[in-house]
Amino acid sequence: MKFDKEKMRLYAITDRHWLNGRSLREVVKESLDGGVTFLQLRDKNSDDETFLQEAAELQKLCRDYKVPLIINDNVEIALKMNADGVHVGQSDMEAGAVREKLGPDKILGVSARTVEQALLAQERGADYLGVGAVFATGSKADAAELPHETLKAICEAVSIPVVAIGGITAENISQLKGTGICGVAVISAIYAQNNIKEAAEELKEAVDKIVL
Ligand SMILES: Cc1ncc(COP(=O)(O)OP(=O)(O)O)c(N)n1
Ligand SMILES: Cc1nc(C(=O)O)sc1CCOP(=O)(O)O
Ligand SMILES: [Mg+2]
Repeated sequence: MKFDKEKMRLYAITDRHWLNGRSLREVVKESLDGGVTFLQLRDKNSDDETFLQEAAELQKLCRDYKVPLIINDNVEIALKMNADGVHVGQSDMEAGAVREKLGPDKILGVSARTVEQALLAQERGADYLGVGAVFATGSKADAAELPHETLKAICEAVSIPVVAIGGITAENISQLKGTGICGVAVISAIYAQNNIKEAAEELKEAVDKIVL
């Protein structure tokens, strides 16, 4: 699927921790029904076979909704299943090497916490940046909080879209107004909620108010 900045508004990231007996497909479908516009499969614990199975199921679903499916960390799996793209952090495979493997048409997302990292990622072929953690988060043990001034400085320095990530909720999202972000990436504000569809709808409404 071709990369479209408009699709970055509500970026949901999966987390099996919140399934409570439901299937990943079921919860992702609810979130897509609620207006999720971009999806990342993030599963640090499953073996490659399970991961591939999950990915194939989500790929079918995402295609029905015309939502890009991004694979966290694992470039080989993304290539094997012909995913729409990959997201890598600063401790994963280097962005330029990922771009070489992916070719020019797949979506490459890179995490950045400084202007320097952001500019380098852009130069090495990133299509978008994930910048955080903009609030305290319980979803990633090693995520450190980042001042909103740094988020704004990164948005001003690069020409590619930036999504904020980390501890974002429908209540605190308004604090990110004016930073220049194109959207928000969330786990718990959608998948830890009792009513996933309603949670996604509420977030989508909140993000539409702050993203131009
Ligand atoms: C959209 C988005 N932004 C940032 C991250 C974090 O990536 P990374 O730093 O590689 O950490 P892990 O997700 O791999 O734990 C992300 N996944 N998505
Ligand atoms: C996957 C991830 N990356 C982060 C970063 O700061 O790079 S924070 C994070 C977890 C986001 O989950 P929640 O929306 O539940 O806070
Ligand atoms: Mg990573």
